[in-house]
Amino acid sequence: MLSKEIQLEVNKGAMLPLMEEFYTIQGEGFHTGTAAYFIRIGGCDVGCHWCDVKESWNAELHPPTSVDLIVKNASSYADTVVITGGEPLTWDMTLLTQQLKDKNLKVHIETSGAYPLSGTWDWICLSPKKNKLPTQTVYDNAHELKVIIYNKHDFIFAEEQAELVNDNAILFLQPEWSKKEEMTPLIVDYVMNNPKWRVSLQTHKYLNIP
Ligand SMILES: C[S@@+](CC[C@H](N)C(=O)[O-])C[C@H]1O[C@@H](n2cnc3c(N)ncnc32)[C@H](O)[C@@H]1O
Ligand SMILES: Nc1nc2[nH]cc(C(=O)O)c2c(=O)[nH]1
Ligand code: SF4
Ligand SMILES: [Mg+2]
Repeated sequence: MLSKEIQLEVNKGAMLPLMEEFYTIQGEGFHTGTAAYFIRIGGCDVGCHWCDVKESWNAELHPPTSVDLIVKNASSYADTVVITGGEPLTWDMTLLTQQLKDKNLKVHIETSGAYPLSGTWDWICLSPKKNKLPTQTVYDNAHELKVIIYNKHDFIFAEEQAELVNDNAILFLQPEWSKKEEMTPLIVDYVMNNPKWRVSLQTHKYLNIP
């Protein structure tokens, strides 16, 4: 249990359960191949059975860390910071994103959209999940839609989500990692037949980097 004081700071978004921070190459989606500092915030109740960071789910396992300290660490690396998790929109992102922007950093988010949008973002990657659908604010503001393909039904889900996201969002299909041998060829065919979609791969896993 957190002390009352710390719980209040977390509620305000002045402290966040920090799981890890690392400087790497964005592996997925529109900004694939570009250097970025990743900040992974713990806490997620969406429950994707194939999630590749299940250790992030329980926020209590990750120490509440002041936004001041998180920003101080981030500002000495690349000019782009990616906030991920866990599900970052579990928390109020207002203070974190404002302070990162005050340091002239570009601020990106990886989100399932399961909670309403908070914070100021240069790039929003929405990866919707069937078990907890995105909120309208995230559909309206997403810059890219990245749907994970675990089975054939996920192509239908992807088309449904493309109808709901704003018209400017760039559309990606990304194979679920454990099903990539089976699903990647289907994605390739699908994109050739439906060229409004693009292929996204988890390139950092092929490169053996974080
Ligand atoms: C771990 S999630 C954290 C951010 C947020 N909770 C979300 O789901 O967007 C980061 C990205 O990894 C994707 N992802 C997670 N597990 C994956 C897997 N096994 N294969 C492919 N992509 C995966 C998610 O869909 C999301 O786009
Ligand atoms: N290199 C790298 N790129 C990523 N893009 C999204 C990631 C995430 O876990 O949110 C991720 C990640 O974990 N590593
Ligand atoms: S929403 Fe993101 S962090 Fe949460 S379980 Fe799904 S992939 Fe993992
Ligand atoms: Mg990842």
